[in-house]
Amino acid sequence: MKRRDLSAQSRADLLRLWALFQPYVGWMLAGALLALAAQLANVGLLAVSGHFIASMALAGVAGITFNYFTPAALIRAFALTRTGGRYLERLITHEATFRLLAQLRVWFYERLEPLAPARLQALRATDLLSRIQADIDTLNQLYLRLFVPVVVAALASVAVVAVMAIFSVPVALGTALLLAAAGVWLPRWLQRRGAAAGARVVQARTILRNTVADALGGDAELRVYGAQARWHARVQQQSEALLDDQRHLSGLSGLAGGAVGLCANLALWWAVIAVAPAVAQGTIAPAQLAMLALFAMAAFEAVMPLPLAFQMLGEQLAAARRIFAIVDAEPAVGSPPGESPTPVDAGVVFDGVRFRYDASQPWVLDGFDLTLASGSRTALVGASGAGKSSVLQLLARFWDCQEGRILLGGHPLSAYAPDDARGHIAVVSQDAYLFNGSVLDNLLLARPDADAASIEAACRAARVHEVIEALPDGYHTPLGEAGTRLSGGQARRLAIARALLKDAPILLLDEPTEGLDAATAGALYDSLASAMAGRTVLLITHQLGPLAGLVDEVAVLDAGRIVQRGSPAALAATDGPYRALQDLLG
Ligand SMILES: Nc1ncnc2c1ncn2[C@@H]1O[C@H](COP(=O)(O)OP(=O)(O)OP(=O)(O)O)[C@@H](O)[C@H]1O
Repeated sequence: MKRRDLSAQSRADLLRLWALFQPYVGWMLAGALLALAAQLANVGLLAVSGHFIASMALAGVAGITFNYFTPAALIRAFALTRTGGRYLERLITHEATFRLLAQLRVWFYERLEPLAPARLQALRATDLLSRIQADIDTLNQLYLRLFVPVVVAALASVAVVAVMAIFSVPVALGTALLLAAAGVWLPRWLQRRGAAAGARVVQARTILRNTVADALGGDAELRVYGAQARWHARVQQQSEALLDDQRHLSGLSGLAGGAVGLCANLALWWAVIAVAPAVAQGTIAPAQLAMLALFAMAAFEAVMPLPLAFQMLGEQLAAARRIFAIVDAEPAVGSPPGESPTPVDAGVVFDGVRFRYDASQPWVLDGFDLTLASGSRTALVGASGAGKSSVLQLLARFWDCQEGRILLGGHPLSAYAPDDARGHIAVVSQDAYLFNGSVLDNLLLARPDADAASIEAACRAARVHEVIEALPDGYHTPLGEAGTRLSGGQARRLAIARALLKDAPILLLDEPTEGLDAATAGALYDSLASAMAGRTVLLITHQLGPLAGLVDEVAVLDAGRIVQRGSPAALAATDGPYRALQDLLG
């Protein structure tokens, strides 16, 4: 029962893959047909050569003349077809492979993108990378290693057996049986034996890649804590587990190669044994014996790749399932069918919002109400884990709330397509990512068509223009991986400039000064003040000191709801949650 379910699943996965390959069916068939032509030419070449050599020898022994023009011409024709066919086949199949690969990668990335970040948080970057690269590569092999060999083997076997039957039905029947054993039974046996190990190999490769990535990324920590030897042992253990399965698979493929060779030799001997009496009786010419024997043996070259192809099917199906598991995930936020509404202003309303990341977890926001009037500046404060960043996650439509409603510009947030909602929002966070490009590349991310004047204006407002000018290549200076060329404060100011360049009416600031020393944070507040002007601002911070001059209102969040609101001065003067928080945060 279990096995039947498994193969039904495999068939469904294969059909799904086939549907993906549809646009390239023409290329794929052309490649397979050229491979078939080369294969048949090879069989023909061996058979005619056998016939030719035997005839020549016999003619020499008997001292009779022999017309060697026809077989010699045939041999030349087969040899040319085989060489030309193989060349063209490689050309076409590789072209088809590259096209498929490009299409599969784009197809996967298009489906991946709407899942970020909510549905991808459980997956590590290395795991995703290995799905994009190694799993897609493995899938792509399906065409070269499975589709082409199966088509070639099936058609070549039928053709060879049919031609053979013209000369000797018993030889044709025996060869057909042995071809079926080598091309059908053996691959199926191998597929069953290799399926589990194949799936484990895909899994083990990812685990090993993650461990090595951790070892490289956390090298300093491993050294400081003297954990290198333990980590090394873990890499070794995972590597050995992978090798065990790979060894098992190579053992199977070696066995299969030997078994196909054995079938080919049995076919040759069967041809000799079956035809020898007819040769003795004079009903079949002796040269035809050599031709049939070599013909039978050569036919097995077509089925030679099949056992390995089916053995690899386990690996390929495991890769397909890993890809489909991501592709089939529902995005955390739905896209409404029609056009997104036009906001009437830059106001935001949270009304009775309840939200949690997972149904098994407690509510993160529980009856959360907050109104941000258009153009107002509000700080959201609260203890660590109170749910402040989750408010921003909802507003940026990375997640949807389960109960209550959120309005953006007078319309429900859920009526906006996620990208359209984000179009009205700029975000500066403590971990704003800087890409491994130039300063300019990082700025243009916010507005690709921005002109030099507006770029400079945004950088001046964020107090980062002078810093950039002092870099060796100014705005064209490469920033290095994750912006390593800049200090924490400079990187944060560049992120503010990027947000300013976007020129969105709503600005979300998630702990923009976190991790900076007091002097740098103070300078950054100057940049922030200009970024805030004329916008609806929601600032999340643990630093309550500078709030007085920066925002109109402070909202205190505790256990998922607002417990106090008021101007910074009024709250500081009242005995309540804000004062308690001041004491807590120092
Ligand atoms: N992506 C996530 N998946 C599951 N749970 C999450 C996720 N992000 C946050 N949480 C949980 O939601 C709760 C609120 O987290 P949130 O980051 O919103 O708090 P915060 O007030 O911003 O905290 P901090 O001040 O420490 O940044 C925490 O219990 C946290 O563990």
